[in-house]
Amino acid sequence: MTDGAGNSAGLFGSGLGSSGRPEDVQLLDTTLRDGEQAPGVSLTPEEKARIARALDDAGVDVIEAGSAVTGPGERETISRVTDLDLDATVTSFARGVENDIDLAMDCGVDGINLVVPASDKHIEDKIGTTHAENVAQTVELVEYARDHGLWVEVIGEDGSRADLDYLEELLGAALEAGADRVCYADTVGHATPDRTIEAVSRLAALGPTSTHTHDDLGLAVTNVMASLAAGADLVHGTINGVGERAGNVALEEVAIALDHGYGIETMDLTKVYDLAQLIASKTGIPLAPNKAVVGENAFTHESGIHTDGTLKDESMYEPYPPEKVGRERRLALGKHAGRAGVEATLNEHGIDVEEDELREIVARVKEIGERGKRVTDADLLTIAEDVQGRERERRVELLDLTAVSGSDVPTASIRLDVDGEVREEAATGTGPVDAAMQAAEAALSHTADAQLESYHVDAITGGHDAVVTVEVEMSRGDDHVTVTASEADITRASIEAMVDAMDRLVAGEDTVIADD
Ligand SMILES: CC(=O)SCCNC(=O)CCNC(=O)[C@H](O)C(C)(C)COP(=O)(O)OP(=O)(O)OC[C@H]1O[C@@H](n2cnc3c(N)ncnc32)[C@H](O)[C@@H]1OP(=O)(O)O
Repeated sequence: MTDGAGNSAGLFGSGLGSSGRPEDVQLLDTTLRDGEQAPGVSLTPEEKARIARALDDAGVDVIEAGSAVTGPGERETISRVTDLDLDATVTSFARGVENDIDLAMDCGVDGINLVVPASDKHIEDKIGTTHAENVAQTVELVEYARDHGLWVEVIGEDGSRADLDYLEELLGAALEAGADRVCYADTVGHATPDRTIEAVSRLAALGPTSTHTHDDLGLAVTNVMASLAAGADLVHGTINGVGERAGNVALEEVAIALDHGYGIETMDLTKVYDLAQLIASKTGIPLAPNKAVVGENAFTHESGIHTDGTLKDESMYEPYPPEKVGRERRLALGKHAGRAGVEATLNEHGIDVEEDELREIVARVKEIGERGKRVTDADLLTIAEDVQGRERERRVELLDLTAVSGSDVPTASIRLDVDGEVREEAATGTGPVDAAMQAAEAALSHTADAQLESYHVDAITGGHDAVVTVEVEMSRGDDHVTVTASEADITRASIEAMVDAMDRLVAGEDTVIADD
């Protein structure tokens, strides 16, 4: 059976959604626990609460809010999440220690992810116990947690390297003791899909089974799919795949793979891009541009053949439409550009060109691209003006800029020429760039209603005297424009780019930019 686009509905010869395999897959998000274990990441209570609410809005089934045993700060944070009264089940990580369960309960959680050692290494060398004692202790703790009304998932830590007979004995005992479910954990991201199928199918025969995978071999998503094919029905993961070492499986990748490949709905996919950006900004771990689903380039087409094909049929070079995951398609220009893409971009800016002009513009775009530079809208428009012999009539020009930062509040003042009228404004901000941006926005008047969509800084040369390039993307209504400016002074480069973008956005309009 195929999905109409050639994907087989069977997975690893078995088949998700076929008899005996789960059609209803649940997601457990551990961004706030395993994700926060990524080196250097520490989320404030406010941040965790905001993330938890966003995860809940997106329809995640279980939120592991942290490890209560970590300390009082973490407990306050978990309590903030439990106070939100979310639809999702909220849990805390707990070691195989009664006190960890007590501390989790103090935070008001609905349940615990009870982690007990499963491999010889973890039982003997880490905990220093025996296999039999470990089973007995696990049973005791499950009974204790269940007696206190908790939802209990027992995770066999390092399960992928455990003896599978023992893993079955340990987690089977946990289920018999009343655990709601057990979890196969590929704690160090070591397993192959074959190993995963072997282990998970044995556990799934015992009772409800979750899967927890890491990406050390780049197999995290594959191993989730293998787990589901083997009978698991709940997936642990984190947004953007943040987590220990190479990270956990990225939940948004699992969600789209299940939806696209197997028609299995898990979370509200239209929310994943906002979630991804929230997590990137709060963890300080940026998204790789080529990251699946949420990377900047995931729906951007630069090469001529792809751009041309996309303009003829939007699905030509995309597996699924960007809107499905809350995104928009973008066409970019560079070394690989072709006529179709360049003409479409010019048309977007209201510019029509003759065939010979287009040929010349494409050649110049490629020239800039070959120098390894991104070709912005402003570059393209400047080339087009030159090729068509048009004079650019500027409506907005930077006359003067002063920015002061030091021990006091950063302040900036700006003088602009707007439609022949000199406007002066001053503002304060979190830093000199912010202050200058605020002053420029005020001078351009808020009625101009332009939005700063993105702002990137690159140091072209190394060292403290580096020239920086600032790239901004601004929008006004449906119009978008990208502009770069390079200067030794980052504040000046930022303002030049912003003012230039604004000028491009209002070019050709009759309306006056009102002074409010
Ligand atoms: C698979 C995972 O992601 S594991 C989750 C990792 N998360 C964390 O570590 C949460 C943050 N950790 C912490 O705040 C601290 O490590 C604490 C509070 C848990 C413990 O701190 P300390 O008492 O100082 O112990 P320390 O961190 O040095 O060592 C960990 C202890 O936990 C024990 N432990 C580890 N895993 C387990 C387990 N599954 N069940 C029971 N005990 C465990 C270790 O044996 C060790 O105990 P020991 O000191 O008696 O040998």
